[in-house]
Amino acid sequence: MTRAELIHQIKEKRSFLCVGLDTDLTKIPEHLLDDEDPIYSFNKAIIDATADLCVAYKPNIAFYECYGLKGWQSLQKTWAALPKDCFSIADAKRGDIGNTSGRYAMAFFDESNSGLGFDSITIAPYMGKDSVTPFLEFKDKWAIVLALTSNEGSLDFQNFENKKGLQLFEQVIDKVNTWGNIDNLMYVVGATRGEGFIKIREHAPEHFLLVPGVGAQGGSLEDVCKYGMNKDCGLLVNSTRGIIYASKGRDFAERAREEALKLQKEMEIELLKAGIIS
Ligand SMILES: O=c1ccn([C@@H]2O[C@H](COP(=O)(O)O)[C@@H](O)[C@H]2O)c(=O)[nH]1
Repeated sequence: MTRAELIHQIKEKRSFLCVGLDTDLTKIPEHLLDDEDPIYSFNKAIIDATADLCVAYKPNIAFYECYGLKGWQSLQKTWAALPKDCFSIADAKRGDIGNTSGRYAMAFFDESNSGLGFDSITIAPYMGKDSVTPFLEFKDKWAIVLALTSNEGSLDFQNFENKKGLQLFEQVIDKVNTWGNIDNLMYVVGATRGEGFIKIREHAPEHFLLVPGVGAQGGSLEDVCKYGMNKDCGLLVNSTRGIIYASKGRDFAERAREEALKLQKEMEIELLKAGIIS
């Protein structure tokens, strides 16, 4: 998906919601466990219930690869079931020497080889340029690079300052910006980082940001928009557990829709406030 198409979807759906698909067999409704592929049954119901309210879906690959071959099959079926107007994110946090990163890119981007054709993949940038650039060689595909993450441990390294007073996440963005552009690079910034978005926008004013941490992790959507929104919106805000596990009963898909709708309504207000939609 191109940047223009993504912005168009945000305006059409009046939403910049990304629904996370971290599907855990211990958390899904029991009545699904007898299905042939419970993970897929759950995901399909969540997708059908939320497709008009969100612009992106983000399966976290750990929740699939932990089940081996069956998990990869559930992931493939899930990817194939994603609506074509939604941006797809493989939250895989890959990155290795160039030769290996090239294979990771094939695995997640090249449908003819792997059966998976995600629009984007999350990347850990620690190994540097040759670990990231193989993901940038695919047309209309995106590398979403970790910058300032939502978790507690993020500040173990990400705020280390260099002699010029620049924190590590700022240096990462400055460097990674030289390898790609606003049409193929995004950054991950946690919703829990509040005013941290001000610094992020100093280094990446136009890039889209993938923002996890709203919902179960307690991040504030209002703060994310206040400090992180740009003229094109520039945000994909993810919520996973807060949506997909709203109920463990037979009403799980309806309850997921209700939670997604609440976020979509808040997002619509933010888009109106910013003059991005009218
Ligand atoms: O900084 C980061 C980067 C990735 N994640 C991932 O996003 C979702 C969040 O799920 P919630 O249930 O909404 O908390 C999950 O897949 C994480 O691995 C993140 O949380 N923070």
